Amino acid sequence: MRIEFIKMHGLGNDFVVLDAREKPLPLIDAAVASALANRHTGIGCDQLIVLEPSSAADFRMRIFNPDGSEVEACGNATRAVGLLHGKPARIETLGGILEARPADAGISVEMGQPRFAWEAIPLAYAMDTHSMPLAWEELVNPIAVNVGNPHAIFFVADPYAIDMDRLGPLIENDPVFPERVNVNVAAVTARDAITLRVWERGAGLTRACGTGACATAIGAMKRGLVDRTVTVTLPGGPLTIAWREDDVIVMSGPATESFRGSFAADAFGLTQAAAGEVTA
Ligand SMILES: N[C@@H](CCC[C@H](N)C(=O)O)C(=O)O
Repeated sequence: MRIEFIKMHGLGNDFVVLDAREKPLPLIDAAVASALANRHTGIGCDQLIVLEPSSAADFRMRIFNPDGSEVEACGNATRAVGLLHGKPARIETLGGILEARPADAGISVEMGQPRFAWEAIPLAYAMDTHSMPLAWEELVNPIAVNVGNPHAIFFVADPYAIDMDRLGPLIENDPVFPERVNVNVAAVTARDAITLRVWERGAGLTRACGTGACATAIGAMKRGLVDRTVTVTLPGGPLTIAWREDDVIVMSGPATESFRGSFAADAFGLTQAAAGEVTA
């Protein structure tokens, strides 16, 4: 049995998309997700995205990091599946229901409302999330924001001077973040401009992170560093983030379909045991 996939990206943050909205797929678990995401022995991607039917929205989007962890939100992938859907869509995720629609800048997504309470990030114990009293070498006093998934944002002079390969995993896996954390290092360059790099939970350094751009923009707005609409420039390119008066974050930016292909299901331990029964 062969399974079709669509390779997509948002500013170079790349995805393998499996579309099971019309036809069920064999069970996708952590091991399968990790194998498919492997850039040497699999197809290769920053996140595996599985689309399924939903009783609460137009469809459900499941998000897997290359380490196999299934997570709540993926901003760039939400734009990608919005492009795939081709019309306005309500998308169910573990982080809530999001709305994606075609826009002048590509795809615009309502990413929900940010959360700031220590329990909502989450943190392991009570703490001021506006300026956490913690430091990891030169990275100090982050602001913590949950935008469906957890982010720690450090404002620095030059994000490209930070050794993210060393400090990223140290912070990602610190016990103060019981569900781990996405690590953002950002410089505010104007009232409407931020430069950002992201070490992603379960994925490492990526060329772009949509939820990172949202969390960083909100963090900068909360600290009074930028206005309520800002361009966040990542290594892969820019995203526009607005924080609406109703507290909803709106992210706008490009999404791209790279190519389509298929793979042999049993090459990744996926077999269709019998009609309707699946094993992985
Ligand atoms: N690249 C995504 C974020 C994917 C999930 C993240 N690594 C997490 O574990 O929370 C984005 O564009 O937001």
